[in-house]
Amino acid sequence: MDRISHQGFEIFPAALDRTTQERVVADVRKVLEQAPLFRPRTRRGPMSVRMSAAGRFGWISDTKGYRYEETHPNGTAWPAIPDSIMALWDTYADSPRPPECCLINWYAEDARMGLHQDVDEQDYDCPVLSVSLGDDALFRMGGENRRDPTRSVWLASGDLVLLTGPSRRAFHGIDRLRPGTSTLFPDGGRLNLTLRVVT
Ligand SMILES: O=C(O)CCC(=O)C(=O)O
Ligand SMILES: [Fe+2]
Repeated sequence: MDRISHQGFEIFPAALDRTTQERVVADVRKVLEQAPLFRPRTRRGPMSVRMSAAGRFGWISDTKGYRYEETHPNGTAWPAIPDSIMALWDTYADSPRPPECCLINWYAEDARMGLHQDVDEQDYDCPVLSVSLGDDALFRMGGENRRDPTRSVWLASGDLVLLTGPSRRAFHGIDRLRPGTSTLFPDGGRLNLTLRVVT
């Protein structure tokens, strides 16, 4: 399979064919019936991305700060991670442990995610696997220091990114979407799933 590497970021272009993408989206819709999307808040105000999760843990951010929680803000346990998504971890993650969180990020066409590190997990020997579905997104990849040089790539529907080795704690973010580049969602937008071991 094709792969692009940048400072440890491993990108698998077009890893998921259309049928697999549709199956994953259908499974995510079922998760969202149990655990609806919500808009996390940070000290700087509401995020533009809406979120939910599956698995033992979900990532929460509110006025008390950010953390992993075993329940949705509505008080119920998170649904299990669907098998179609677990299968991607088994194929691509090369991890000693199974994922404990599938974070669900929904980007409307003007949403973005600022440059950040994924450092709320305890075991950095386990990678983060990210699945892109829907409209193209400009993904910025840096190093372990915020000021390190960055490089950007457009992620398309069906692409996977693995944050492993030197990229596990590297800065990354989504600068913008390119609306209208995918027909996976009739009204546009982008779904991103990130699978992580939390404990
Ligand atoms: O949307 C993406 O591709 C990246 C998401 C991300 O970095 C995160 O959820 O921590
Ligand atoms: Fe991240």
